[in-house]
Amino acid sequence: MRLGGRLQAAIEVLTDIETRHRPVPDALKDWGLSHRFAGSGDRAAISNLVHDALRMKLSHGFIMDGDTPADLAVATLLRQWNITPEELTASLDGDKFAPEIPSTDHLVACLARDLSQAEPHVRADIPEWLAASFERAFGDQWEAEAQAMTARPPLDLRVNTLATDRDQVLEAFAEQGAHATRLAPNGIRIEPGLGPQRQIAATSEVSFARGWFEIQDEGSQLAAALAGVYPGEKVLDYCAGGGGKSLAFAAMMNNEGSINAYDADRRRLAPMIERIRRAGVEIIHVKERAANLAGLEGRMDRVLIDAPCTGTGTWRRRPDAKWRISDKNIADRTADQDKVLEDASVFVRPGGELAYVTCSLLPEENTDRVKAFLQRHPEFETISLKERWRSAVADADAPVPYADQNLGLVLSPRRTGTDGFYFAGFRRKA
Ligand SMILES: C[S@@+](CC[C@H](N)C(=O)[O-])C[C@H]1O[C@@H](n2cnc3c(N)ncnc32)[C@H](O)[C@@H]1O
Repeated sequence: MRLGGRLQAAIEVLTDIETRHRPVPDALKDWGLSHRFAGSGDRAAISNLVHDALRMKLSHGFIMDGDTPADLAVATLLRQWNITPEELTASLDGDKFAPEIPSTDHLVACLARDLSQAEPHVRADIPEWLAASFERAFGDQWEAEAQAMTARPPLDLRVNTLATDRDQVLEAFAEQGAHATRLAPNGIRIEPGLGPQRQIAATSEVSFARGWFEIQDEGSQLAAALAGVYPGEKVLDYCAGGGGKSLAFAAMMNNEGSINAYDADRRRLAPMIERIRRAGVEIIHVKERAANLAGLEGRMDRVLIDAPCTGTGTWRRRPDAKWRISDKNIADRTADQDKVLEDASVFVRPGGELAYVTCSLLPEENTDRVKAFLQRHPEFETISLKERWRSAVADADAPVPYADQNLGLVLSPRRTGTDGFYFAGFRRKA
Protein backbone atom coordinates (compact mmCIF):
# COMPACT_ATOMS: atom_id res chain seq x y z
CA MET A 1 0.00 0.00 0.00
CA ARG A 2 1.11 3.53 -0.71
CA LEU A 3 0.78 6.41 1.72
CA GLY A 4 -2.64 7.39 0.29
CA GLY A 5 -4.14 3.96 1.01
CA ARG A 6 -2.69 3.92 4.51
CA LEU A 7 -4.06 7.39 5.17
CA GLN A 8 -7.51 6.34 3.96
CA ALA A 9 -7.35 3.24 6.16
CA ALA A 10 -6.41 5.30 9.23
CA ILE A 11 -9.36 7.62 8.54
CA GLU A 12 -11.70 4.61 8.38
CA VAL A 13 -10.36 3.20 11.65
CA LEU A 14 -10.57 6.58 13.41
CA THR A 15 -14.16 6.93 12.17
CA ASP A 16 -15.00 3.49 13.56
CA ILE A 17 -13.45 4.41 16.92
CA GLU A 18 -15.39 7.67 17.07
CA THR A 19 -18.80 6.62 15.78
CA ARG A 20 -19.03 3.15 17.33
CA HIS A 21 -16.92 3.88 20.42
CA ARG A 22 -14.70 0.96 19.49
CA PRO A 23 -11.53 0.24 21.44
CA VAL A 24 -8.50 0.95 19.22
CA PRO A 25 -7.17 -2.65 19.04
CA ASP A 26 -10.64 -3.94 18.05
CA ALA A 27 -11.10 -1.31 15.35
CA LEU A 28 -7.64 -2.05 13.93
CA LYS A 29 -8.28 -5.79 14.02
CA ASP A 30 -11.62 -5.44 12.21
CA TRP A 31 -10.03 -3.32 9.53
CA GLY A 32 -7.30 -5.94 9.11
CA LEU A 33 -9.84 -8.76 8.78
CA SER A 34 -11.74 -6.99 6.03
CA HIS A 35 -8.54 -5.96 4.18
CA ARG A 36 -6.54 -9.17 4.14
CA PHE A 37 -4.31 -7.95 1.32
CA ALA A 38 -2.65 -5.45 3.69
CA GLY A 39 0.83 -6.60 4.74
CA SER A 40 2.36 -6.34 8.19
CA GLY A 41 4.18 -3.13 7.27
CA ASP A 42 0.88 -1.57 6.20
CA ARG A 43 -0.84 -2.65 9.39
CA ALA A 44 1.95 -1.21 11.52
CA ALA A 45 1.85 2.09 9.62
CA ILE A 46 -1.93 2.36 9.97
CA SER A 47 -1.76 1.51 13.67
CA ASN A 48 0.95 4.16 14.17
CA LEU A 49 -1.12 6.75 12.32
CA VAL A 50 -4.20 6.01 14.42
CA HIS A 51 -2.33 6.04 17.74
CA ASP A 52 -0.39 9.19 16.87
CA ALA A 53 -3.58 10.97 15.80
CA LEU A 54 -5.26 10.14 19.12
CA ARG A 55 -2.23 11.32 21.09
CA MET A 56 -2.62 14.88 19.76
CA LYS A 57 -6.30 15.04 18.97
CA LEU A 58 -7.00 18.51 20.39
CA SER A 59 -3.96 20.36 19.08
CA HIS A 60 -4.44 18.76 15.65
CA GLY A 61 -8.05 19.96 15.72
CA PHE A 62 -6.91 23.49 16.51
CA ILE A 63 -4.28 23.55 13.75
CA MET A 64 -6.66 22.11 11.14
CA ASP A 65 -9.66 24.14 12.37
CA GLY A 66 -11.64 20.90 12.40
CA ASP A 67 -11.39 17.53 14.06
CA THR A 68 -12.86 15.02 11.63
CA PRO A 69 -10.92 11.76 11.34
CA ALA A 70 -9.51 13.08 8.05
CA ASP A 71 -8.33 16.31 9.72
CA LEU A 72 -6.63 14.34 12.48
CA ALA A 73 -4.95 11.83 10.18
CA VAL A 74 -3.64 14.52 7.82
CA ALA A 75 -2.38 16.62 10.75
CA THR A 76 -0.60 13.55 12.09
CA LEU A 77 1.38 13.20 8.86
CA LEU A 78 2.26 16.90 8.87
CA ARG A 79 2.98 17.46 12.54
CA GLN A 80 4.18 14.08 13.86
CA TRP A 81 5.55 12.33 10.80
CA ASN A 82 7.17 15.56 9.55
CA ILE A 83 5.91 15.24 5.98
CA THR A 84 5.65 18.67 4.35
CA PRO A 85 2.38 19.77 2.66
CA GLU A 86 4.17 19.70 -0.70
CA GLU A 87 5.48 16.14 -0.14
CA LEU A 88 2.05 14.99 0.99
CA THR A 89 0.26 16.44 -2.04
CA ALA A 90 2.87 14.95 -4.38
CA SER A 91 2.72 11.52 -2.79
CA LEU A 92 -1.09 11.35 -2.98
CA ASP A 93 -1.24 12.64 -6.54
CA GLY A 94 -2.66 9.99 -8.90
CA ASP A 95 -3.23 7.47 -6.08
CA LYS A 96 -6.77 6.22 -6.59
CA PHE A 97 -6.90 4.82 -3.05
CA ALA A 98 -5.98 8.15 -1.43
CA PRO A 99 -8.62 10.36 0.21
CA GLU A 100 -9.30 13.89 -0.94
CA ILE A 101 -7.19 16.26 1.09
CA PRO A 102 -7.12 20.08 1.29
CA SER A 103 -4.88 21.99 -1.12
CA THR A 104 -1.19 22.47 -0.40
CA ASP A 105 -1.80 26.17 0.26
CA HIS A 106 -4.51 25.38 2.77
CA LEU A 107 -2.24 22.88 4.58
CA VAL A 108 0.58 25.43 4.67
CA ALA A 109 -1.83 27.96 6.21
CA CYS A 110 -2.95 25.38 8.80
CA LEU A 111 0.64 24.73 9.86
CA ALA A 112 1.19 28.46 10.24
CA ARG A 113 -1.58 28.73 12.89
CA ASP A 114 -0.23 29.86 16.23
CA LEU A 115 -0.84 27.10 18.79
CA SER A 116 0.08 29.46 21.62
CA GLN A 117 -3.30 31.14 20.99
CA ALA A 118 -5.12 27.89 21.83
CA GLU A 119 -6.49 27.19 25.29
CA PRO A 120 -3.98 25.55 27.67
CA HIS A 121 -5.69 22.14 27.68
CA VAL A 122 -5.65 22.16 23.85
CA ARG A 123 -1.93 22.89 23.82
CA ALA A 124 -1.50 20.15 26.43
CA ASP A 125 -3.73 17.70 24.53
CA ILE A 126 -5.77 16.61 27.54
CA PRO A 127 -9.49 16.89 28.37
CA GLU A 128 -10.30 20.36 29.70
CA TRP A 129 -11.80 19.10 32.96
CA LEU A 130 -8.54 17.33 33.87
CA ALA A 131 -6.35 20.44 33.57
CA ALA A 132 -6.95 21.36 37.22
CA SER A 133 -5.75 17.92 38.39
CA PHE A 134 -2.64 18.16 36.23
CA GLU A 135 -1.94 21.62 37.62
CA ARG A 136 -2.33 20.27 41.13
CA ALA A 137 0.11 17.48 40.32
CA PHE A 138 2.77 19.49 38.49
CA GLY A 139 2.24 23.20 39.27
CA ASP A 140 3.48 25.45 36.47
CA GLN A 141 5.04 22.45 34.69
CA TRP A 142 1.68 20.81 34.03
CA GLU A 143 1.35 21.74 30.39
CA ALA A 144 4.83 20.48 29.49
CA GLU A 145 4.20 17.29 31.48
CA ALA A 146 0.94 16.65 29.61
CA GLN A 147 2.58 17.41 26.26
CA ALA A 148 5.31 14.86 26.98
CA MET A 149 2.56 12.25 27.16
CA THR A 150 1.79 12.77 23.46
CA ALA A 151 5.05 11.09 22.42
CA ARG A 152 5.38 7.45 21.37
CA PRO A 153 6.63 5.28 24.21
CA PRO A 154 9.79 3.16 24.00
CA LEU A 155 9.79 -0.60 24.45
CA ASP A 156 11.39 -1.45 27.79
CA LEU A 157 12.55 -4.90 28.85
CA ARG A 158 13.46 -6.08 32.33
CA VAL A 159 16.33 -8.52 32.25
CA ASN A 160 15.63 -11.61 34.32
CA THR A 161 18.80 -11.87 36.41
CA LEU A 162 17.79 -15.38 37.49
CA ALA A 163 18.47 -16.53 33.93
CA THR A 164 21.01 -14.17 32.39
CA ASP A 165 22.59 -10.72 32.64
CA ARG A 166 21.98 -7.41 30.96
CA ASP A 167 24.90 -7.65 28.54
CA GLN A 168 23.60 -10.85 27.06
CA VAL A 169 20.16 -9.38 26.39
CA LEU A 170 21.73 -6.20 25.03
CA GLU A 171 23.63 -8.36 22.59
CA ALA A 172 20.47 -10.22 21.58
CA PHE A 173 18.83 -6.88 20.68
CA ALA A 174 21.92 -5.08 19.36
CA GLU A 175 20.49 -4.87 15.84
CA GLN A 176 17.46 -3.04 17.16
CA GLY A 177 19.65 -0.43 18.83
CA ALA A 178 18.85 -1.59 22.36
CA HIS A 179 20.59 0.28 25.15
CA ALA A 180 20.72 0.04 28.92
CA THR A 181 18.09 2.09 30.77
CA ARG A 182 19.56 4.93 32.75
CA LEU A 183 17.55 4.46 35.92
CA ALA A 184 16.41 0.86 36.23
CA PRO A 185 19.49 -1.29 36.92
CA ASN A 186 18.27 -4.27 34.88
CA GLY A 187 16.37 -2.46 32.17
CA ILE A 188 16.90 -2.32 28.44
CA ARG A 189 15.31 0.21 26.14
CA ILE A 190 14.49 0.08 22.47
CA GLU A 191 13.49 3.54 21.29
CA PRO A 192 10.22 3.93 19.37
CA GLY A 193 10.40 4.01 15.58
CA LEU A 194 9.52 7.04 13.51
CA GLY A 195 6.55 7.42 11.16
CA PRO A 196 5.49 4.04 9.75
CA GLN A 197 8.26 2.02 11.43
CA ARG A 198 6.97 -0.94 13.33
CA GLN A 199 7.92 -1.84 16.86
CA ILE A 200 9.77 -5.10 17.26
CA ALA A 201 7.89 -8.17 18.44
CA ALA A 202 10.25 -8.93 21.33
CA THR A 203 8.09 -11.77 22.64
CA SER A 204 8.63 -13.73 19.40
CA GLU A 205 12.37 -13.96 20.09
CA VAL A 206 14.14 -17.10 21.28
CA SER A 207 15.65 -15.10 24.14
CA PHE A 208 12.12 -14.42 25.41
CA ALA A 209 11.19 -18.11 25.33
CA ARG A 210 14.38 -18.73 27.30
CA GLY A 211 13.09 -16.48 30.05
CA TRP A 212 15.79 -13.86 29.65
CA PHE A 213 13.47 -10.90 29.94
CA GLU A 214 9.97 -9.62 30.48
CA ILE A 215 8.41 -6.59 28.84
CA GLN A 216 8.08 -4.02 31.60
CA ASP A 217 8.18 -0.25 31.46
CA GLU A 218 11.17 1.28 33.24
CA GLY A 219 8.79 3.11 35.58
CA SER A 220 7.20 -0.17 36.61
CA GLN A 221 10.66 -1.68 37.18
CA LEU A 222 11.56 1.28 39.37
CA ALA A 223 8.32 1.01 41.33
CA ALA A 224 9.24 -2.60 42.09
CA ALA A 225 12.79 -1.59 43.03
CA LEU A 226 11.51 1.15 45.36
CA ALA A 227 9.62 -1.45 47.37
CA GLY A 228 13.10 -2.48 48.51
CA VAL A 229 12.60 -6.24 48.84
CA TYR A 230 15.47 -8.41 50.09
CA PRO A 231 16.27 -12.13 49.65
CA GLY A 232 14.62 -14.24 52.31
CA GLU A 233 11.70 -11.89 53.00
CA LYS A 234 8.00 -12.71 53.14
CA VAL A 235 6.21 -10.57 50.59
CA LEU A 236 2.57 -10.12 49.56
CA ASP A 237 1.76 -8.70 46.12
CA TYR A 238 -1.87 -7.87 46.81
CA CYS A 239 -2.92 -6.66 43.31
CA ALA A 240 -0.66 -9.01 41.41
CA GLY A 241 -2.51 -9.10 38.06
CA GLY A 242 -0.35 -10.89 35.50
CA GLY A 243 2.59 -10.78 37.91
CA GLY A 244 4.87 -8.07 36.49
CA LYS A 245 5.94 -6.86 39.94
CA SER A 246 5.99 -10.32 41.56
CA LEU A 247 8.40 -11.55 38.89
CA ALA A 248 10.62 -8.51 39.38
CA PHE A 249 10.60 -9.15 43.16
CA ALA A 250 11.56 -12.81 42.66
CA ALA A 251 14.65 -11.77 40.71
CA MET A 252 15.57 -9.10 43.29
CA MET A 253 15.17 -11.70 46.02
CA ASN A 254 17.35 -14.12 44.07
CA ASN A 255 14.67 -16.80 44.42
CA GLU A 256 15.00 -16.75 48.22
CA GLY A 257 12.04 -16.11 50.53
CA SER A 258 8.37 -16.17 49.53
CA ILE A 259 6.04 -14.04 47.46
CA ASN A 260 2.30 -14.47 47.77
CA ALA A 261 0.62 -13.18 44.62
CA TYR A 262 -3.08 -12.38 45.01
CA ASP A 263 -5.60 -10.56 42.83
CA ALA A 264 -9.32 -10.08 43.34
CA ASP A 265 -9.84 -11.05 39.70
CA ARG A 266 -8.33 -14.50 39.48
CA ARG A 267 -8.52 -14.62 35.68
CA ARG A 268 -5.87 -11.90 35.66
CA LEU A 269 -3.55 -14.17 37.60
CA ALA A 270 -3.69 -16.96 35.00
CA PRO A 271 -0.86 -15.75 32.69
CA MET A 272 1.47 -15.64 35.69
CA ILE A 273 1.71 -19.43 35.81
CA GLU A 274 3.47 -19.57 32.43
CA ARG A 275 5.58 -16.51 33.19
CA ILE A 276 6.80 -18.05 36.47
CA ARG A 277 7.81 -21.21 34.63
CA ARG A 278 9.58 -19.35 31.85
CA ALA A 279 11.50 -17.14 34.30
CA GLY A 280 12.66 -20.07 36.46
CA VAL A 281 11.03 -18.54 39.54
CA GLU A 282 10.46 -20.82 42.51
CA ILE A 283 9.17 -18.55 45.26
CA ILE A 284 5.88 -17.16 43.95
CA HIS A 285 2.74 -18.70 45.42
CA VAL A 286 -0.30 -17.75 43.39
CA LYS A 287 -3.30 -17.20 45.65
CA GLU A 288 -6.56 -17.38 43.76
CA ARG A 289 -8.87 -16.50 46.63
CA ALA A 290 -8.79 -14.02 49.48
CA ALA A 291 -9.43 -16.98 51.80
CA ASN A 292 -6.02 -18.39 50.76
CA LEU A 293 -4.41 -15.43 52.52
CA ALA A 294 -5.85 -16.41 55.91
CA GLY A 295 -3.12 -16.75 58.50
CA LEU A 296 -0.80 -14.24 56.80
CA GLU A 297 -2.25 -11.25 58.70
CA GLY A 298 0.44 -9.27 60.52
CA ARG A 299 3.20 -11.53 59.18
CA MET A 300 4.43 -9.98 55.93
CA ASP A 301 7.73 -8.10 55.78
CA ARG A 302 6.45 -6.21 52.76
CA VAL A 303 3.07 -5.76 51.12
CA LEU A 304 2.78 -4.21 47.68
CA ILE A 305 -0.42 -2.56 46.48
CA ASP A 306 -0.11 -2.03 42.74
CA ALA A 307 -3.49 -0.39 42.86
CA PRO A 308 -6.25 -0.44 40.27
CA CYS A 309 -6.22 3.06 38.76
CA THR A 310 -7.26 5.15 35.79
CA GLY A 311 -3.90 4.53 34.12
CA THR A 312 -3.35 8.19 33.18
CA GLY A 313 0.39 7.51 33.40
CA THR A 314 0.15 5.15 30.43
CA TRP A 315 -1.58 7.49 27.99
CA ARG A 316 1.40 7.27 25.63
CA ARG A 317 0.56 3.59 25.14
CA ARG A 318 -3.23 3.85 25.20
CA PRO A 319 -4.02 7.33 23.90
CA ASP A 320 -7.73 6.62 23.49
CA ALA A 321 -7.99 6.16 27.28
CA LYS A 322 -7.22 9.88 27.57
CA TRP A 323 -10.50 10.73 25.83
CA ARG A 324 -12.58 8.09 27.58
CA ILE A 325 -11.78 8.84 31.21
CA SER A 326 -14.69 10.29 33.24
CA ASP A 327 -15.16 11.59 36.78
CA LYS A 328 -17.04 8.39 37.47
CA ASN A 329 -13.92 6.37 36.58
CA ILE A 330 -11.91 8.44 39.01
CA ALA A 331 -14.52 8.08 41.76
CA ASP A 332 -14.73 4.30 41.20
CA ARG A 333 -10.97 3.87 41.23
CA THR A 334 -10.42 6.00 44.33
CA ALA A 335 -13.01 3.90 46.17
CA ASP A 336 -11.14 0.75 45.02
CA GLN A 337 -7.86 2.28 46.19
CA ASP A 338 -9.18 3.04 49.67
CA LYS A 339 -10.51 -0.50 49.88
CA VAL A 340 -7.27 -2.20 48.85
CA LEU A 341 -5.31 -0.02 51.26
CA GLU A 342 -7.63 -1.14 54.06
CA ASP A 343 -7.65 -4.79 53.07
CA ALA A 344 -3.94 -5.19 52.27
CA SER A 345 -2.50 -3.22 55.18
CA VAL A 346 -3.61 -5.85 57.73
CA PHE A 347 -0.96 -8.21 56.38
CA VAL A 348 2.00 -5.98 57.29
CA ARG A 349 3.92 -7.13 60.37
CA PRO A 350 5.00 -4.59 63.01
CA GLY A 351 8.09 -2.91 61.53
CA GLY A 352 7.16 -4.18 58.06
CA GLU A 353 6.42 -2.01 55.04
CA LEU A 354 3.48 -1.25 52.80
CA ALA A 355 4.13 0.10 49.30
CA TYR A 356 1.40 1.92 47.37
CA VAL A 357 1.83 2.24 43.61
CA THR A 358 -0.37 3.60 40.83
CA CYS A 359 0.28 4.21 37.15
CA SER A 360 -1.70 7.42 37.41
CA LEU A 361 -0.58 11.02 37.69
CA LEU A 362 -3.78 12.34 39.24
CA PRO A 363 -3.43 13.56 42.86
CA GLU A 364 -6.93 12.22 43.53
CA GLU A 365 -5.49 8.69 43.19
CA ASN A 366 -2.13 9.44 44.77
CA THR A 367 -1.54 12.11 47.44
CA ASP A 368 -5.19 12.22 48.44
CA ARG A 369 -5.38 8.47 49.00
CA VAL A 370 -2.13 8.38 50.93
CA LYS A 371 -3.14 11.26 53.19
CA ALA A 372 -6.53 9.71 53.88
CA PHE A 373 -4.89 6.35 54.67
CA LEU A 374 -2.44 7.91 57.11
CA GLN A 375 -5.26 9.74 58.82
CA ARG A 376 -7.23 6.52 59.26
CA HIS A 377 -4.14 4.56 60.30
CA PRO A 378 -1.87 6.35 62.75
CA GLU A 379 -0.11 3.00 63.30
CA PHE A 380 1.62 3.59 59.93
CA GLU A 381 4.30 6.20 59.22
CA THR A 382 5.75 7.29 55.87
CA ILE A 383 9.22 6.11 54.93
CA SER A 384 11.90 8.42 53.55
CA LEU A 385 12.14 7.84 49.84
CA LYS A 386 15.26 9.86 49.10
CA GLU A 387 17.58 7.09 50.24
CA ARG A 388 15.37 4.42 48.71
CA TRP A 389 15.53 6.16 45.34
CA ARG A 390 19.31 6.40 45.48
CA SER A 391 19.70 2.71 46.16
CA ALA A 392 17.05 1.74 43.59
CA VAL A 393 18.55 3.50 40.59
CA ALA A 394 21.57 2.61 38.52
CA ASP A 395 22.83 6.16 37.95
CA ALA A 396 22.73 8.45 40.96
CA ASP A 397 23.12 11.53 38.71
CA ALA A 398 20.12 10.62 36.63
CA PRO A 399 16.92 12.70 36.77
CA VAL A 400 15.00 12.45 40.04
CA PRO A 401 11.23 12.08 40.28
CA TYR A 402 8.99 14.76 41.73
CA ALA A 403 8.71 14.49 45.49
CA ASP A 404 5.01 14.73 46.20
CA GLN A 405 4.68 16.72 49.45
CA ASN A 406 7.30 14.38 50.91
CA LEU A 407 4.72 11.61 50.81
CA GLY A 408 5.47 9.93 47.51
CA LEU A 409 7.48 10.02 44.29
CA VAL A 410 6.04 10.87 40.88
CA LEU A 411 7.69 9.48 37.77
CA SER A 412 6.64 10.82 34.38
CA PRO A 413 7.64 10.67 30.71
CA ARG A 414 9.06 14.20 30.87
CA ARG A 415 10.80 13.95 34.22
CA THR A 416 12.16 10.41 34.29
CA GLY A 417 11.56 9.24 30.70
CA THR A 418 9.21 6.50 31.96
CA ASP A 419 5.49 5.93 32.04
CA GLY A 420 3.77 7.93 34.76
CA PHE A 421 3.95 6.19 38.14
CA TYR A 422 3.34 7.09 41.75
CA PHE A 423 5.09 5.39 44.66
CA ALA A 424 4.53 5.87 48.40
CA GLY A 425 5.85 3.74 51.24
CA PHE A 426 4.67 3.27 54.84
CA ARG A 427 6.06 1.39 57.83
CA ARG A 428 3.87 -0.18 60.50
CA LYS A 429 5.19 1.17 63.75
CA ALA A 430 6.75 -1.59 65.79
C1 LIG B 1 -2.40 -2.16 38.09
S1 LIG B 1 -3.12 -3.73 38.04
C2 LIG B 1 -1.85 -4.79 38.65
C3 LIG B 1 -0.71 -5.00 37.69
C4 LIG B 1 0.33 -6.01 38.19
N1 LIG B 1 0.75 -5.78 39.54
C5 LIG B 1 1.58 -6.06 37.32
O1 LIG B 1 2.63 -5.54 37.69
O2 LIG B 1 1.49 -6.67 36.24
C6 LIG B 1 -4.25 -3.68 39.38
C7 LIG B 1 -4.88 -5.00 39.76
O3 LIG B 1 -5.65 -4.81 40.95
C8 LIG B 1 -6.67 -5.78 40.97
N2 LIG B 1 -7.68 -5.41 41.98
C9 LIG B 1 -8.70 -4.52 41.88
N3 LIG B 1 -9.40 -4.45 43.03
C10 LIG B 1 -8.80 -5.31 43.90
C11 LIG B 1 -9.07 -5.70 45.24
N4 LIG B 1 -10.08 -5.16 45.93
N5 LIG B 1 -8.26 -6.61 45.80
C12 LIG B 1 -7.22 -7.16 45.12
N6 LIG B 1 -6.95 -6.84 43.83
C13 LIG B 1 -7.72 -5.92 43.22
C14 LIG B 1 -7.16 -5.80 39.54
O4 LIG B 1 -7.83 -6.99 39.23
C15 LIG B 1 -5.85 -5.60 38.76
O5 LIG B 1 -5.34 -6.83 38.32
